[in-house]
Amino acid sequence: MSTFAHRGASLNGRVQVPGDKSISHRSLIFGALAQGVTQVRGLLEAEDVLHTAAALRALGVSIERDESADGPVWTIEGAPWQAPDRILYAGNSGTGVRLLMGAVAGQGVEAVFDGDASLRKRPMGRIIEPLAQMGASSDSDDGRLPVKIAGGKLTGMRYRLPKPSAQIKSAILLAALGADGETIIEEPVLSRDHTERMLSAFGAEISFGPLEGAEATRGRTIHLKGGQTLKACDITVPADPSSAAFPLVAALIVPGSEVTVEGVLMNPQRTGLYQTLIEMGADLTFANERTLAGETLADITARHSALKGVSVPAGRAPSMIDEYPILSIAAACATGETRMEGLEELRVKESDRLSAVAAGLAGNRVSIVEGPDWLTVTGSGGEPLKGGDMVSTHMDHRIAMSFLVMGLVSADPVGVDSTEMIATSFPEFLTLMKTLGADIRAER
Ligand SMILES: O=C(O)C1=C[C@@H](OP(=O)(O)O)[C@@H](O)[C@H](O)C1
Ligand SMILES: C=C(OP(=O)(O)O)C(=O)O
Repeated sequence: MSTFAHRGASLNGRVQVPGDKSISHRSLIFGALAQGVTQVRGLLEAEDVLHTAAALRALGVSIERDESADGPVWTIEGAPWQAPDRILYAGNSGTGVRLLMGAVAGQGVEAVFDGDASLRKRPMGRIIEPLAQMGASSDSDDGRLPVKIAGGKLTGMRYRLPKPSAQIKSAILLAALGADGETIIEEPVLSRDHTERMLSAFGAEISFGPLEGAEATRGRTIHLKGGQTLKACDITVPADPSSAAFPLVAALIVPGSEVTVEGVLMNPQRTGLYQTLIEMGADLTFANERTLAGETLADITARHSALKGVSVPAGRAPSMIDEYPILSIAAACATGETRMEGLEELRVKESDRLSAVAAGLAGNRVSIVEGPDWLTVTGSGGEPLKGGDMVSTHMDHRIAMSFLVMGLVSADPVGVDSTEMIATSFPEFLTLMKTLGADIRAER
């Protein structure tokens, strides 16, 4: 069964999208490492995060879910981690497996990690190598899953991040918590900082310093002493800006639409898409700004807009790394050319997203040029797109959601070969889009 999105009425409404995926993984892992009981509200109950919860249970941590008047509450009782009696299976989740590898190394236990066919293709050397420098041993076939990590007596280190990856940074910080001495991470280009914020919230002492020379303006150093005890801390997870992007971009490109998504996380390392859309001329408003657990939230309203092509600098990539597929759909509707640079990391996500996006756009008769780490898209100038193709999602949730949004403005319906993987990050996506008025149907 394939799923098709058809051009139809405008999209209208005020909705909530699920909790932020990055913060959800981390709140479970931090709760599991902390002394005391952590309660989490607004957790993203999607497959990726549920795999992290199951892995933590296998490591000996008690995690319960209860219903309350204001939604589910997850209760985590921190405990010393024990070697699991089974393989820790992370499903499709790079964040889950990489952060857990770092934490397992720091807790001095031994565990084997595995994942689905997509995760087995993704590089794990970027985690195994720094952990080895700290003293953890590992076993893998060419840096791919399955990977065995054996923690032990780890030693703090000074480490320069080879790429702006929050997953690498977080794995090292989680390992560093269990190491002797201080770990200093040099971060030449900033990436999402949820781990750093959560370390402070859970009572760890973490400090930051400047880098030298030209890097002083863009980067920083992170300092964390080993052997610190985390103290339980309740968390309310804000709405995920990476999920909010789909209904909001849909509203920008479908004529007559106005959609509000409530309580979206506005962490500056996550808002690159919104900055880019504003540069493209999007009518986006940010209302009711407030602070929750150290993060800024806002209700974002998108109204149908005449978009224009822009150049998106490589330096912005870390703050919108998961949003390029949906930005490419906005670009296909804009006037003129949009050029996106610094996209090499897209090749090692759930699929090779650069080639999946390029193929999906070309198949739907949008003019594109794909480079090794860049993409240009020539937009339709606000005219309906041609559509008509069945897009190969490569079982990648963000590719599936992006091309379904594309179908809403295409003369011929756009199909996707599978919607199953959407459950890894945004299980409510299809229902939510239909509530807003989208015509999306499963068809034979
Ligand atoms: O730390 C995180 O929660 C994430 C970091 C990013 O990956 P990289 O660290 O590989 O850039 C992002 O793509 C992923 O969806 C979530
Ligand atoms: C890249 C993503 O996730 P992960 O790396 O956790 O698999 C994503 O959600 O787009």
